[in-house]
Amino acid sequence: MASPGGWGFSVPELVLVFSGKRKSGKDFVTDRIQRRLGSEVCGILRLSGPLKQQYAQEHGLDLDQLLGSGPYKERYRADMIHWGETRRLQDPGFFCRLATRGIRQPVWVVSDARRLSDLQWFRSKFPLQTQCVRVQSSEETRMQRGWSFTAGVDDAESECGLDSGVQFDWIITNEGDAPSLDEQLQPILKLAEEASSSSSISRS
Ligand SMILES: Nc1ncnc2c1ncn2[C@@H]1O[C@H](COP(=O)(O)OP(=O)(O)O)[C@@H](O)[C@H]1O
Ligand SMILES: C[C@@](O)(CCOP(=O)(O)OP(=O)(O)O)CC(=O)O
Repeated sequence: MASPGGWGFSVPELVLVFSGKRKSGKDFVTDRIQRRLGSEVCGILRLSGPLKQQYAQEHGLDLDQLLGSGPYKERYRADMIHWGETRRLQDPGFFCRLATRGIRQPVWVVSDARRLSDLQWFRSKFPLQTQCVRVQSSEETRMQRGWSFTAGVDDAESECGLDSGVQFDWIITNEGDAPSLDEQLQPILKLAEEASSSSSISRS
């Protein structure tokens, strides 16, 4: 790993910034990447982590339930989006900075980018290391996973901010009839393995 970055993290060798619609499988895919690489090599960063923590604290809510995938989070989602947007307007890198604190692994996987400002923050801090990955699934598949259209959420920037204007480095199709995830993830895993081995060489 390279030398400390000065804001509580070490400089990463590779930053994979994931985005995708609700229930496209961002958590599923990023968890699989971490399992393949191991948690010593790969750290998962959730931009929504510090957002939920702060929101729960200010509103006297149950953080564990906001972090879970049940109906509690959905009850507060629209208001959390609005609350987070107010914070981002004042400081677009606010949640990115908090999410990167204390991350020590050489490969970072950001599981939930939603806005151009999220991508811009990582690209500007780590221009050589950042790669953007889109996870996509059909609406039919997302519905089978429990998604249904919610006005104020699915038509808001939180879900649509990266629908256009982004050149993704990788697109993963997370569907039953697509090539297997392992096959699609292979080049990304290879890149991550190369990055982490160069970090262990630079450490030794
Ligand atoms: N390839 C897959 N095979 C089986 N289940 C999947 C797959 N992708 C996603 N899922 C399931 O679909 C649901 C939504 O996936 P999740 O990763 O939480 O989506 P997101 O983080 O994009 O909202 C979860 O229950 C997850 O386990
Ligand atoms: C207010 C949010 O941060 C809530 C995100 O929660 P999750 O990241 O848990 O969401 P999904 O994986 O899509 O279900 C969205 C935002 O606009 O920042």
